[in-house]
Amino acid sequence: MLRFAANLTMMFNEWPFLDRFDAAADAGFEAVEYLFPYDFPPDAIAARLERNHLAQALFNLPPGDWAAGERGLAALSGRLKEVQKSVETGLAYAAATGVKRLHLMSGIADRRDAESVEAYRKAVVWSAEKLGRSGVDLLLEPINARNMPGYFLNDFAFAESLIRDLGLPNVKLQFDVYHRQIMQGDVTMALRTLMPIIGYIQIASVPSRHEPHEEELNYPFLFEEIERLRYDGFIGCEYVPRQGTLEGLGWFAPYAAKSAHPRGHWRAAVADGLDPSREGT
Ligand SMILES: O=C(O)[C@@H](O)C(=O)CO
Ligand SMILES: [Mg+2]
Repeated sequence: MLRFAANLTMMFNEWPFLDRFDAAADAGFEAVEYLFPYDFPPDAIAARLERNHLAQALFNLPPGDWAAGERGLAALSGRLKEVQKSVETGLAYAAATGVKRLHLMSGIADRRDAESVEAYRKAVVWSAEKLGRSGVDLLLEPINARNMPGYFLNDFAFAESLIRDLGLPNVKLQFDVYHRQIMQGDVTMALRTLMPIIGYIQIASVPSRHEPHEEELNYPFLFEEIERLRYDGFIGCEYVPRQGTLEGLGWFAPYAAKSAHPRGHWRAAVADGLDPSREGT
């Protein structure tokens, strides 16, 4: 069965960040992802997850100085100590949220530069080893150059050969269907070939990065394929709603877990004029 995680960086922006957890659960999501949790204390995030019975599917390790244009540090030679510090920070949030996979961003660097390739490899190996001791997977995500010009990890073939070559059991591919379609296409065949090393899948329409039922990709077909390939993780909904988050959730209705959700049940009971405390909720 397919299970979806709402991306709280892009979706539910009608609410302040912490309230997005409540809104996502009320809409029937069982899990959430976002880029970064670091502006909020780990406990505050853990409390929102817990009260909404949400799983934390994924977030990124700290990426360096985002406001100054940094997009990760892993491939930047001379920055390994900062990568190591970022992994420590990520682990503190992982302990609080229970997340089992963290994305290490490579940074803006030239993949033709041997020093950058070496720095990246070292950062991946060190981070994987460290996260592995806590049972956490390290994810590597190829990102297209239109969204992130100059990004080091902008090729699925490079990511695949590195992951296979390292052979570390907790280093996995973050397969963002949106990036794959823009960069290299052939999404179905790529899913089939890469499924053994895929640790996480994300979706959006192409080219506008809106709800998945729009534009050039046939997501009902891809969802069937993902199920057929026995992917059992969450699928991250990393899209910018075209008009409003709730208005755009028609595509998600068949997958929403609203009726099984305790807070959703509580709210439904209140709306029906029942006493929710007598409902055992
Ligand atoms: O696809 C993306 O943009 C994200 O998954 C990410 O982690 C970097 O922005
Ligand atoms: Mg992504």
